[in-house]
Amino acid sequence: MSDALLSVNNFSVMYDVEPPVEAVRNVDFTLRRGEILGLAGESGCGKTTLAYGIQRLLKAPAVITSGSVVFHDGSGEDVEISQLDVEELRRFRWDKISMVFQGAMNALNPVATIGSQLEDVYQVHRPAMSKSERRDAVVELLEIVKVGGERRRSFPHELSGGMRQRVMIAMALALRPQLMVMDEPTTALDVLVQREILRQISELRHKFGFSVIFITHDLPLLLEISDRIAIMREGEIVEINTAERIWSDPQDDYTKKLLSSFPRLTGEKGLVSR
Ligand SMILES: Nc1ncnc2c1ncn2[C@@H]1O[C@H](COP(=O)(O)OP(=O)(O)OP(=O)(O)O)[C@@H](O)[C@H]1O
Repeated sequence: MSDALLSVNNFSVMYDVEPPVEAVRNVDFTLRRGEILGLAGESGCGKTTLAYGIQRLLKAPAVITSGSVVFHDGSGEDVEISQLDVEELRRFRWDKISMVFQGAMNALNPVATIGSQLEDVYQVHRPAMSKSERRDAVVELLEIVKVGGERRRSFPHELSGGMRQRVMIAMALALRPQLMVMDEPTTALDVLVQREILRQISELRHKFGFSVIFITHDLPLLLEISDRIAIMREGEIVEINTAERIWSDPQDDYTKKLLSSFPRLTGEKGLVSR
């Protein structure tokens, strides 16, 4: 099996507005199997556009103007994502790639138990599963993310923000995707809860072998959790390297500037172990 999970080549996205915005410009990178790749850069540099673009989640006025995104499936098949039709893409997004959105924990349905919301994922995407199989799978998922299976009967408002975010991670894990894209998944949480969830994401990807693209403004956080970091500026990746090298030996002037804008980076690195 190849070491690469995703190959992104010469990928560009424009917002067709007046004047046009070249949000992502000629981006190249390879995501390895099982790695956490952090995407860092100032607000508006194109992180979200890139992450959505590779999954073809963008809507007009966004236009993909160049490039290819190839998913090297665990089965050995290479899939050019742009070649998938609407239905194939919908299945692909849940089965192979899942996404945890910014503020996702507020997207849970307030009048349905979290167990029933997780079961819905199986009902739609694994219609052959029986009711008891679905329930067992949900209990297992809730155990995996350390919410606890007994919480399946809880409603979202009965859980803390951190717990709700874990439920969203459970949902993203439900079909055992090979790639999880996380857009500011812990921003709304307090620092301790955030750390605990990050530690868990790191453990889970070792356990299940999925890769993660992790987007945040918070470079110190990325340095802790990522294997490699891509630094974006004005739509381009200006530097991509291991978290250690980005931290100890940044090459690009912009990376240096970004690092110096976080005073806490001058101290010890944090405690999340990769
Ligand atoms: N629907 C849109 N129409 C026009 N321009 C857009 C649209 N969405 C985003 N942009 C522009 O594209 C550029 C990249 O935006 P994007 O949201 O991808 O950046 P980002 O790095 O994810 O920012 P943030 O960290 O604030 O989410 C920005 O200049 C933004 O203003």
